[in-house]
Amino acid sequence: MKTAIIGAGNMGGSIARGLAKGTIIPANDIIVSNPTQSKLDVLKAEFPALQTTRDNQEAVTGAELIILAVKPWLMKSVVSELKLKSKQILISVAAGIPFEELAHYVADKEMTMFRLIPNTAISEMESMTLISSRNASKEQEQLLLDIFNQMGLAMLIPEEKIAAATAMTSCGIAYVLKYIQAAMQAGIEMGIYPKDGMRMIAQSVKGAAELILNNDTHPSVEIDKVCTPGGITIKGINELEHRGFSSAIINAIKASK
Ligand SMILES: NC(=O)C1=CN([C@@H]2O[C@H](COP(=O)(O)OP(=O)(O)OC[C@H]3O[C@@H](n4cnc5c(N)ncnc54)[C@H](OP(=O)(O)O)[C@@H]3O)[C@@H](O)[C@H]2O)C=CC1
Ligand SMILES: O=C(O)[C@@H]1CCC=N1
Repeated sequence: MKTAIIGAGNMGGSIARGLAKGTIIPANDIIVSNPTQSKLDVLKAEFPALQTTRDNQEAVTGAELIILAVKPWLMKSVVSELKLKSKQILISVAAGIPFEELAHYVADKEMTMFRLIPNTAISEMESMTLISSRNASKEQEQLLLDIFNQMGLAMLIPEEKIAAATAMTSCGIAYVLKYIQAAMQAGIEMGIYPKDGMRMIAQSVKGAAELILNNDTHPSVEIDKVCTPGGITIKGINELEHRGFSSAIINAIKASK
């Protein structure tokens, strides 16, 4: 299945790498387009079978899937310049650009489109990827789920929920990293070297995520298991609540929507 990726930045580059590592689309069926040649050279050095170009039209000609991974404010000019065929499938990674707006940029307003919101962990094949569809068949939706489940966990959701879910996942990964950074600062004050602290905390965060993802459980249940009555964890948990931790997270996610 010929696939074009327009934009080889954080998202486009990582999606290209993930696709090339996956089993659904052979690497030599993938073509990546980007203005800066050096980004293409890096990709080509890692995956020699990938095709690269600086010409967006060359990339999309003959492609079945077209993944648009440029900044939101470039989407209009980039898409409008492409000569697209009705049967091609357009996949936009741009946060905040609804289908209604994308449809204005293409000749066939009824063409199949997807909105795709990964997070930066896609480079580690550990993305939470949100997918919304418009004029897509069940088979096309399943294809997208199969492709992006190989790069972490993919979920199909209605477009009206995508902004909220983006705040929780694509923005949310930065909040989790903020927790890691803050916990490292506490460790440094208590004499733990940053490089050691970073690994300790990252593994703790990974462990917390695995508990939730691998078991039919709930954060409250897992927190209860850690908090010994009269013990030390509950002192920290209560301090977090006195300082408005839950409230800060709720407000941050709502602010990012
Ligand atoms: N970063 C994130 O966590 C997430 C980002 N997104 C969305 O992904 C999209 C891309 O973001 P991100 O990857 O972070 O941004 P980057 O700036 O890292 O990548 C954008 C890429 O687009 C390239 N580009 C610029 N102009 C053109 C053009 N005319 N034709 C082809 N390529 C072009 C840039 O190339 P050059 O540098 O050579 O100019 C750059 O490599 C955005 O729309 C964003 O909303 C969605 C979810 C999460
Ligand atoms: O901050 C942003 O706008 C992008 C979209 C989601 C994550 N990063």
